[in-house]
Order: sequence, then C-alpha cells, then structure tokens
Amino acid sequence: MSELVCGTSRIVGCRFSVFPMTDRFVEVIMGALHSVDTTKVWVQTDDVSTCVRGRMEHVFDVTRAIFAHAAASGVHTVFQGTYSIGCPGDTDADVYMDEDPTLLNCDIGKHADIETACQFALYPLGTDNYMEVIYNEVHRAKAAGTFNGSVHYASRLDGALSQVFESLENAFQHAIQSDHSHLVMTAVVSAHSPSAKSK
Ligand SMILES: Cc1ncc(C[n+]2csc(CCO)c2C)c(N)n1
Repeated sequence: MSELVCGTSRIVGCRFSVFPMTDRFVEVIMGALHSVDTTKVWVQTDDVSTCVRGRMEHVFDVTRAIFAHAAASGVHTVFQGTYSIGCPGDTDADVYMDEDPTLLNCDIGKHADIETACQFALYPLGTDNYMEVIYNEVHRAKAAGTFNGSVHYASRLDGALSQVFESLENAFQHAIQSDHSHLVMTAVVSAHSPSAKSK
C-alpha cells in the first residue's frame, strides 16, 4: 500500500538524445527507438529529443536499451540525458506508475559489453547537505569500480555500457533524499569514440 501511495507521486523522467556520428543517423536513431519495448513508460519523440517517464527502473531500462541499440551500430554514438524526479507538477502519465517492476529490455546481450565513457552530474535540488549527497555517490561509483576521476562540473565513469548505466541508476536512486525531494542528474555517455581516452 505504501508503495502505491509513494509510487503515484514519484514519477521519474528522462529527456535524452542519441547522436550517432554517421550519415545513416536517421536509420540508427529510429531503429534504436523502435527496437526497444516502451510499453511500460510514457514516451514522446520530437526532432530534438525523446522523453520517457514512469517508474524509475523502467526509465533506466528503456534509456539504457535505446543507447545500447544505437551504439551496437558500431559507429561513434553519444547519449545525452537529463533524469529528473520530484519535479513539481510532473503528474500526467501517473497511470504508468501502476506497471509491475519486471524489466522489458534487460536482455541487451552483447551490447551491454560495449566500452563506454561517461561524465555525469547530480543536482540534489533544495537539499542543504547536497555536497555530502554528491560525495556519497562518488564513493559508491568508486566502490563499484566505474569512477574514473573528477572534471569540472562532472564525475567520470568508465566501463561496460551495462556497468556505467548501473552506476548512474544507483547514484540517482540513492541521491533521492525523501519522498518530497527533487533531484536532477545529467549524463553524457560515449561509445566507440575514435579519440584516445583522456584519463
Ligand atoms: C533518442 C532521440 N530522440 C530524438 C532525437 C531527435 N532526432 C534527431 S534525427 C532524428 C530522426 C529523424 O528525424 C530524430 C528523431 C534524437 N537525436 N535522439
């Protein structure tokens, strides 16, 4: 019961784009969007980005799978996303909060092993101890082995696509302070970059 009460007001959203660096970008983007099962999330695509909203686990499942499909094209592909929870007024599509937690796209198979580099940032809005919240999540990524240094305005994660998205989901999930808190997380994830790693 408490899950139901909490769930209906804790919708998670992500507005994201994928950028495959190829002339075939339309095919790669539309192919990725259509290959993924989005029946458990609210979804809307326009000429700039895609927005998915629903239960946290499905929002991460769908965004990870869409990037994995695009990156599986083998071309240098970048995912840029903003995840949010607790945005005041973010209530339409609450019906998706009644979906069961079984993931629909966890079988991304070998795409999960694609090596990725990520820069992410947490913004715990309205939280007094926000630096502590951020440091805790940096520690969590260090313990998971994905953390690879701090840069201005972001932390770097390196690893398999599945590991990097697991760290992003864990950071987001744990940085939520209360049923009323508003949290934003940005992430840029790159696959198949021809540039040498800077770290
Ligand atoms: C996830 C995601 N959603 C939408 C776009 C925007 N976009 C740019 S090109 C293209 C295909 C032809 O219109 C679309 C939909 C994106 N880049 N990534």
